Amino acid sequence: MSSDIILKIEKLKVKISGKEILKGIDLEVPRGSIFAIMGPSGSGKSTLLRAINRLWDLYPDVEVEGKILLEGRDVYQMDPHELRKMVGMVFQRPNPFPHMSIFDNVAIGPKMHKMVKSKEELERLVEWSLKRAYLWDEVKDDLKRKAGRLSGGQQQRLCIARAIALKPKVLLMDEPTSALDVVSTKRIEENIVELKKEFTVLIVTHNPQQAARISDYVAFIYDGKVVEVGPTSEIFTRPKHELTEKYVLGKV
Ligand SMILES: Nc1ncnc2c1ncn2[C@@H]1O[C@H](COP(=O)(O)OP(=O)(O)OP(=O)(O)O)[C@@H](O)[C@H]1O
Repeated sequence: MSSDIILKIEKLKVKISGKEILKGIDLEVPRGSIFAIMGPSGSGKSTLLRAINRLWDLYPDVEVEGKILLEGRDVYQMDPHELRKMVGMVFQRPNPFPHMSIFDNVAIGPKMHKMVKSKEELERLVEWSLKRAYLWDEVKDDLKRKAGRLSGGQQQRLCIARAIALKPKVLLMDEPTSALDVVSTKRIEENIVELKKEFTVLIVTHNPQQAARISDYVAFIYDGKVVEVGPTSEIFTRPKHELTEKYVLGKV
């Protein structure tokens, strides 16, 4: 496998209660890119993201078939604890631990994974993460404040800080701005673009404009299949499939 491909998905099928939701997905995600997965509601975008970090493991009625290789390693053969560290996830709705402090929300992961040896190292890592999530300036004077008291946009940036504190190989984002207003959305989009200097970002969006604004590559998913995948500029200016063209123009 080319070392420039950090994540490779082969013939991925997911069945939920016997119904095939993903019908054979093949994708290659280049390292250091923002890779958008776009498609209409119900096309299987979230199902795909959840298969990558094995969130379906605990659902007895969900079957996952095919291969997902992260840095060449089959994620389904990995220790789940190790996988949690390698793959960060940010969900649609901000989900910080509301009763924990801002500091502890970010610190808990590195502590659990024994990433730091001293209090000072932990403080540096928390600061580093909050700066990368563009939240540091707003919270640095009161890191003991409860996370639940932050605004929605701040909470989502805290969730980004919490995810990147583990220095994951890949950051999965499932419609991270869909619950936010325009200003918060813009901030988070700018943040995601900055993050690709250090991380590979796989972002699900049902908003083609968002994919066009921030991604380098895009896969258009429809009814559990990849209709088209390629550099974002090509998909938006010269789509090969009629369905992609319709979707990009907002007609699907
Ligand atoms: N836990 C579940 N149990 C049963 N069906 C599910 C479950 N999760 C997803 N599905 C079904 O799988 C299909 C794909 O859903 P998924 O959430 O992956 O789509 P999506 O493209 O992310 O949509 P949206 O943009 O609306 O979030 C839908 O038909 C949905 O009803």
